[in-house]
Amino acid sequence: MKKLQDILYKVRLQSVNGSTDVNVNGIQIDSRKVAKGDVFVAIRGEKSDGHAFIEKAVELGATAIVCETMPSSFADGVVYLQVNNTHEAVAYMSHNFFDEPSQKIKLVGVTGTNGKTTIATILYKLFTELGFKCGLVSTVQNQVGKEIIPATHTTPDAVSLNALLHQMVEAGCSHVFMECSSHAIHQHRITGLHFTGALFSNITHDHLDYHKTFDEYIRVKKSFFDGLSGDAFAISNLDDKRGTVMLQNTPAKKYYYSLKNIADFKGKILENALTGLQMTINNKEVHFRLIGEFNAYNLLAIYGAAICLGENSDEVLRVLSNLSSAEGRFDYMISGQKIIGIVDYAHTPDALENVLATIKKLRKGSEKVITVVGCGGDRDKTKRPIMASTAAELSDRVILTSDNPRTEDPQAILKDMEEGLNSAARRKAISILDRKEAIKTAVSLADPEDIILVAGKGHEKYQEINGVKHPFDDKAILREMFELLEK
Ligand SMILES: CC(=O)N[C@H]1[C@@H](OP(=O)(O)OP(=O)(O)OC[C@H]2O[C@@H](n3ccc(=O)[nH]c3=O)[C@H](O)[C@@H]2O)O[C@H](CO)[C@@H](O)[C@@H]1O[C@H](C)C(=O)N[C@@H](C)C(=O)N[C@H](CCC(=O)O)C(=O)O
Ligand SMILES: Nc1ncnc2c1ncn2[C@@H]1O[C@H](COP(=O)(O)OP(=O)(O)OP(=O)(O)O)[C@@H](O)[C@H]1O
Ligand SMILES: N[C@H](CCC[C@H](N)C(=O)O)C(=O)O
Ligand SMILES: [Mg+2]
Repeated sequence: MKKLQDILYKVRLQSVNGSTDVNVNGIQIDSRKVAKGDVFVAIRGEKSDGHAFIEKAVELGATAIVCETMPSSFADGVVYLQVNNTHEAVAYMSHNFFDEPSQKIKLVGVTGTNGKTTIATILYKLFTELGFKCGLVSTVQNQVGKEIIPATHTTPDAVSLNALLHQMVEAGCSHVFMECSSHAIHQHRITGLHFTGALFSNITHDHLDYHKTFDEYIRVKKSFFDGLSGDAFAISNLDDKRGTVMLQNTPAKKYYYSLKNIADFKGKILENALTGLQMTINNKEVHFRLIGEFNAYNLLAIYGAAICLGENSDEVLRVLSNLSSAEGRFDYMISGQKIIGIVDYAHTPDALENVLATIKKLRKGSEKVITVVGCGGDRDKTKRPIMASTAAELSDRVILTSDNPRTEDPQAILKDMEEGLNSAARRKAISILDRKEAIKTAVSLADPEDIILVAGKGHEKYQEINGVKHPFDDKAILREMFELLEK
């Protein structure tokens, strides 16, 4: 329990109705979760406006309301605080309520279109192996030391996030590695947190449904670096077109990694094979179990962060060379008939292109590449035709299928994808709506040594249709189809 007046540090109050000398049990942004003694913060969202639920929150026992527009009447015994931006206010209040957890840990944030989960997860594994108790906040799962806490978002809302960081502090974690999605930055989910360091992977086409323009998407990601403190480190990808712009205005100490230019953390690929990457990092030669050029970039970002966090470079490279990637990222298996199956979370045009380019480079001869791919519903529609054409261009056969249709008609999503196919691509492509059937068909089309890529869902264990998550696991289904071949 805390006093309301004690959790308002940094909150820009416009007006107050009532006394802030009251006890607060918890903070809620969803009226349906309000319990007696809570503060309810009204947020204007994409779908609804939290201000419409202020009365409901009061009925459920809220002792304080934080809003952008004061209601026309006030309930007795309830304090009303008006602020300019409730998204920002709830972030500061949550940080204060949970005793400023980010000040008590080394918090490293990772942003970029692709690679966040890979980088954050491997940093978590690396620092755990180096002997530290660590926290992880990621798309796949959150972790407090070895304890796994299911993730609902890539970056949780400010209240849940600060509660989670508090739990990490209580459990004795010294380092926390966290993905910072562009939605989270834009919605102030990470506002008020003190970052020891921040990493940028890359920025390519995604989420234009939400950010509207690519420039706005860049601006949002950059604002994360602009907001760092002077004692933090910021590490960026020099080979990405926006790599330097990202750090242009940051007060943090700047570092760059690169495969192509002179940089603080300079890598060179010596060999890129299915068995892993042989490369040099700052002139030290190491073999890694991760596959593909894009993972060479991820490894450089990870190495850079470890050095900035004060670890010994030989020790870091020794541990890093034994680590595997995050679940569902270039996850591969081989059937009894020697067909190679790869499950990968590529759900953007750039990720798909990188994964397929990597597969092409790994081929020894004329093996066919068969890609199964779909696009998510209620998300950026403009990436659909591009993903279909990329898949067709870089594969011998393509099976377009369903991903998470969410509230959209899956057939309409398929149609959007098909529009990206030119006549040559159409000859390589078939559409099979049922994802399990699509995977089965890919397996039936494959000969020994051929490579099947199942893209888009990676670690996901469900298919979301109309608000219901039906059990679905690309890896399990691919394995099942491989086993059927043996019978
Ligand atoms: C588009 C988006 O980001 N939406 C997020 C946003 O919800 P919203 O603004 O749409 O909320 P809303 O439904 O309009 O409601 C507004 C407010 O009214 C409240 N409310 C609503 C109903 C009610 O009865 N009572 C009530 O109080 C809601 O709790 C909310 O506070 O804020 C919510 C609380 O933080 C999030 O759960 C929600 O994530 C939705 C579920 C989502 O799908 N988000 C995805 C796009 C997302 O965030 N993805 C990124 C990763 C993207 C990447 O790959 O990079 C992530 O970080 O996970
Ligand atoms: N550095 C990289 N550059 C380009 N593509 C990458 C990179 N790292 C991974 N990928 C590709 O992107 C996919 C997603 O990777 P990852 O899950 O690490 O990204 P993410 O940024 O966490 O994604 P999300 O936005 O969904 O959280 C991988 O499965 C791989 O295909
Ligand atoms: N974090 C990503 C996940 C995309 C995964 C893909 N399977 C889909 O459903 O589109 C997003 O919210 O856009
Ligand atoms: Mg992620």
